[in-house]
Amino acid sequence: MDTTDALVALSKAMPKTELHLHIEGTFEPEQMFAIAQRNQVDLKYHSVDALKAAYQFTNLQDFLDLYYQGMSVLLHEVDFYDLTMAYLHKMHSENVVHVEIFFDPQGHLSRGVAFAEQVNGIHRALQDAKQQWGMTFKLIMSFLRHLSEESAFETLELAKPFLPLIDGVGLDSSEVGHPPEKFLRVFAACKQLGLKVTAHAGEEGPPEYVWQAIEQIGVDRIDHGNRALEDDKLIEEIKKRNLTLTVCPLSNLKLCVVTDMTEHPIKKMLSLGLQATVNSDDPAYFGGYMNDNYASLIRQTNINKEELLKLAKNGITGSWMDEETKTHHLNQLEQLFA
Ligand code: HPA
Ligand SMILES: [Zn+2]
Repeated sequence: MDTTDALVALSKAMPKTELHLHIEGTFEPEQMFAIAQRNQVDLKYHSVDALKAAYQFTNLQDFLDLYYQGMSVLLHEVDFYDLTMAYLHKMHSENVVHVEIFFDPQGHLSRGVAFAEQVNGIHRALQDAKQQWGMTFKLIMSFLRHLSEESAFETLELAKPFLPLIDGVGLDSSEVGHPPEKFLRVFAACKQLGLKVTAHAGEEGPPEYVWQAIEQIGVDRIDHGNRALEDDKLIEEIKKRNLTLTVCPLSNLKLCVVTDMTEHPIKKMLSLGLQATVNSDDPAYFGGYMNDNYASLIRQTNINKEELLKLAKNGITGSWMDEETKTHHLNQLEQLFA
């Protein structure tokens, strides 16, 4: 086996975390059609192949248009359960030991699907995975940034009876034109409630949006963060605050955030001392789950064994799991890489 193949094998075997994953982005076309049929909902595309052929994106908005269409077949608690369970089965088979997943309540509330149907279905699957395999989890409710702050506040009100099931809040959807500062007050309210806070920033939006996420929102983590590399002071600030970046290589490629995987900046992030992690974002749409993201990086950016170990460790230290569990997984990693 040459070194690259050996590293890919190691990346498959190592215990992994997923810190940036939209559950609605795990909707595989086959399952989408099955649930559409079960719910008697019409999809715009008439076959799995026709739908897959549409997965050609030139930017984030191209993808989002399809993503919202796809999720429109989710109506009942069992749909959210089945979607989440299918994803968790895959992650278990890939040695993922801990997941922190986003869901987009407003993407479902707008279609008349109650908050309870969504959160109960997703959470029940997460609990079942924990019971069956010991896979730990956090659940993050994400606000849609193309909607108003008022709508985010309404969503927070609806979420209040379910806060014991929710660990954090995020900010996603169309980035440019919707800076973090638009949601200042609602994030402050979330923090008051004891929720962790993260935000997509610097995927397509400028470094200024990453500054706002850090200084105005006070995020615990940054989702993507690619464009932070354009600003040296910002890089220093992220390091000073020890903030983890949840980087998504195949997503970056599919949404043209990078033009080619050989140009992906994750190696540079590591060399600058940034806490980069590897994540899959919307794997059903972007052509790969956790192991595919690692394999793609290993094969095309020449990351070495030391860098691979650092990425895996960052995924553990940057997660919101308890300290004891972190230590356990870090020890496992050290042993595997020794
Ligand atoms: O990658 C993403 N960026 C912004 N919003 C999203 N919603 C799902 N995936 C994404
Ligand atoms: Zn995302």
